Amino acid sequence: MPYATQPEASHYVAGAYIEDSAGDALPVIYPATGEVIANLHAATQEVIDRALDAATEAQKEWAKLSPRERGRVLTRAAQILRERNHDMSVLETYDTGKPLQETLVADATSAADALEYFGGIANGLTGEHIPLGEDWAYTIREPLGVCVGIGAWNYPTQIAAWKAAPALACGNAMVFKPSEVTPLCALKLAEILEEAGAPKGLFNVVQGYGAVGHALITDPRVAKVSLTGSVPTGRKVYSTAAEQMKHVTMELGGKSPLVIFDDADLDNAVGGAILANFYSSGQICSNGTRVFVQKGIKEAFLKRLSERLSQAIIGDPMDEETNFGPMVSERQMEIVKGYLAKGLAEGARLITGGDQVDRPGYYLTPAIFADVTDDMTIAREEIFGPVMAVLDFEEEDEVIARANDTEFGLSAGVFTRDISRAHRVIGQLRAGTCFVNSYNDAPVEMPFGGVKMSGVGRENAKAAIEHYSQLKSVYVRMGDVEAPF
Ligand SMILES: NC(=O)c1ccc[n+]([C@@H]2O[C@H](COP(=O)([O-])OP(=O)(O)OC[C@H]3O[C@@H](n4cnc5c(N)ncnc54)[C@H](O)[C@@H]3O)[C@@H](O)[C@H]2O)c1
Ligand SMILES: CCCCC=O
Repeated sequence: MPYATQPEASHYVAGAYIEDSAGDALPVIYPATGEVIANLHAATQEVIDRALDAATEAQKEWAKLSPRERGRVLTRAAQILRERNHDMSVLETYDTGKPLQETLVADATSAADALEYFGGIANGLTGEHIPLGEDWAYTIREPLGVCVGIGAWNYPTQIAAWKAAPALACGNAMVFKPSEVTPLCALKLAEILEEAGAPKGLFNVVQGYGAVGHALITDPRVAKVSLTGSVPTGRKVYSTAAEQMKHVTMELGGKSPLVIFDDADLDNAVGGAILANFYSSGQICSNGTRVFVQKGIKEAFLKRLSERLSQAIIGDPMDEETNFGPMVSERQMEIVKGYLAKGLAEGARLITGGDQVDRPGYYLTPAIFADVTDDMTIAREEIFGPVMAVLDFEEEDEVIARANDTEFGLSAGVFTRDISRAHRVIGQLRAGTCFVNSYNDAPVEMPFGGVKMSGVGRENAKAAIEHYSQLKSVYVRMGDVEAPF
């Protein structure tokens, strides 16, 4: 391996790498070859205790700093992360298999944006003054304490920073558990935060499977849990957190609609559908995997889409020409193959793709199904792979009702040249993060999150502050107290 993928140890706790080989084995596999590129261990209870103790201690000191001082640490971390973008991106490509062409621009960069954004607004996080005649009240914005972040495997650096940056800006500490599939990048973020001036123990990384996540969220030292993961995991984590009345943010899965009206610019709509289905080999939560195309342009849309798909460069993700990489794991590839088989069995028309590529690693070619109906499994369940389902529609009201007929509500998109229709339709789609004539843009200045089963709370933007802080209200009486007796 030309690049050092084996970290010094599995966990980063209280400012140092630590190991406990009694923990379950956690091998890291490079999805492009199937090779084991690092051997880690899941955290034992002793490691978890050390991380939570370190975070508890560090949080007390961190919260005493002025918000401006906290902000400066985050801003410095953003700068270091940008300087190391290339190395971080290579590591991320080893972790996830995503093409370097993508990781260079859409992961550590987004993490740096988050650190910079929350570093910048830290000193504006104030309470308010409430005049009440002679009396008055004020509010103080306080941190929650120790927050736990639990990550999915598709954007390991970004997910860690989207949680850490607002948490730390508000004066909290964090223990982060990356996905067991992609454990490497969060360790580097921990190193960078400390180099930028964060106290030891403020941001800790512990590795592990679901059991480690469970141990973290049931611990009374923890005030808040932010999960990025699937709906089934979200259900478990949310209900477990509720037992101790912990704060939660749930960033979960989706089956989002992308509605293309027949007046849309065809190439932009096709480009939007590609971004909504095949970036990161289709492994994006907000993907618009139900592509509703108005009947008038259906054939033209499918033709142009197939032409553009033939330009995908599938290959070595470290080659910057490659723009379509492997699935993250053999398991995920087998899940997607199962959905491809279901699509065919239930009568969808496979236009192209869905083949396993004859090379090592977990490669599937991008697949398009046409003539998909609302009741088919591939139109109802999140696949989390490169499988686009194209559904026909005729009328605006019809497509809105069908687009909303899902338990999910993460994202939605509309392509049309009629700007009134664009906003009218978006206004009726039940989704948390929407796009007009675009898809999957996620600037940190814009809140990100879902409704219905897709989640609770929001990441990014000022909205995230509400989920990492709480208000203390103070009533101040200026005169005498009038008691009844
Ligand atoms: N909304 C978003 O922002 C967003 C972003 C990325 C991915 N996702 C979703 O994530 C899913 C894919 O990721 P995944 O396969 O890693 O999801 P997953 O639900 O299998 O795992 C997510 C994380 O939860 C942990 N976990 C599992 N069981 C747990 C338990 N009982 N208690 C605590 N932690 C537990 C896992 O170890 C992992 O770190 C998809 O559904 C995707 O849509 C959502
Ligand atoms: C576009 C950002 C997506 C994060 C979820 O997978």
